[in-house]
Amino acid sequence: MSHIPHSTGPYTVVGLGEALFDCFGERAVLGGAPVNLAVHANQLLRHKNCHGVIASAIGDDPLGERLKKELASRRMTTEHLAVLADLPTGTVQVTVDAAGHPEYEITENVAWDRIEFTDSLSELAGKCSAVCFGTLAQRSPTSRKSIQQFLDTAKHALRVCDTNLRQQFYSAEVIESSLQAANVLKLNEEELTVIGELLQLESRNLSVDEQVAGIRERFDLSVVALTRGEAGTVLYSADERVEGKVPKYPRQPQADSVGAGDSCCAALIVGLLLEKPLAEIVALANRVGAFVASVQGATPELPVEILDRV
Ligand SMILES: Nc1ncnc2c1ncn2[C@@H]1O[C@H](COP(=O)(O)OP(=O)(O)O)[C@@H](O)[C@H]1O
Ligand SMILES: O=C(O)C(=O)C[C@H](O)[C@H](O)COP(=O)(O)O
Repeated sequence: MSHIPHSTGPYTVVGLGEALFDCFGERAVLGGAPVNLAVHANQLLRHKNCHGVIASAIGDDPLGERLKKELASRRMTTEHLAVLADLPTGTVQVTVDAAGHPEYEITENVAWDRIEFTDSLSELAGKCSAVCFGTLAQRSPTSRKSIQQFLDTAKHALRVCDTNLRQQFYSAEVIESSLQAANVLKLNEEELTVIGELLQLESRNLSVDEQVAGIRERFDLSVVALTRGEAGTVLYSADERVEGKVPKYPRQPQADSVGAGDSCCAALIVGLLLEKPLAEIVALANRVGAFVASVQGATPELPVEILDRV
């Protein structure tokens, strides 16, 4: 595939952006798309000399302490989590409908709104194999600038934009610059429509496949992943369109689909780094996403049955 950098490992997969807790009423669980992504990449590549790393900022508070402990308990480094004295650790109120679909209310002015592009982040950008970022953490000018500097420095790496459009925290400008900086894109069908409208792409009478092809060509993307909940993921490259069967996992009580998209994106990154064929990558992405959607929370331990497929 054009533009997908060849690498033999070791692999460092960076989740860049928001680190937070998803709050279901009083119950707070580890979250933030970049955290979920890094945790899943770390699990999936556990035998391949790989590290999932989160680059973000937290507050000097009990939630920040807990976030560090949770990452450490998964044997992940916390060295790229800046601790800020004057802003709290991020939180999101999540409400889940009867089908397990989440709605998010994201707290403003929190630590991840002030991610600085430090020397240590610059060094990480220079050596990482892949970085995944979205639009949410770019809602503040400071974090937006740092994310863009990171991407400029990580020109050799797989640069994956997981769109994650949330509330009012995105704009045509941020979407445009993010897609320009990326070589891989992940989005869902709703986001496809919004992006088409905001970037004024021609979509009248176009099929979903044609709309995706339009975005892929305009931004010279190697791969686009379209996620479709239980209908599964479709991967598009210049010469392939690949989808697969979506496995069924028994839905646990209190299951929610929070994190399904991030875990699916982690599988995509892992598959691309290991240079697997797209058909194998989509099968893994569907399996991981379906499993995460069948349980509560975004970062469950993945079963060995899945890990052994990597
Ligand atoms: N209910 C489900 N049953 C089976 N697979 C699912 C389900 N929800 C999600 N998945 C899998 O996870 C992927 C990502 O989920 P989705 O909710 O579409 O993510 P997002 O909207 O965050 O991108 C889907 O494309 C699919 O492969
Ligand atoms: O960071 C954000 O954007 C959040 O709102 C916090 C959530 O933990 C993730 O967004 C879940 O992401 P999905 O995998 O798309 O369900």
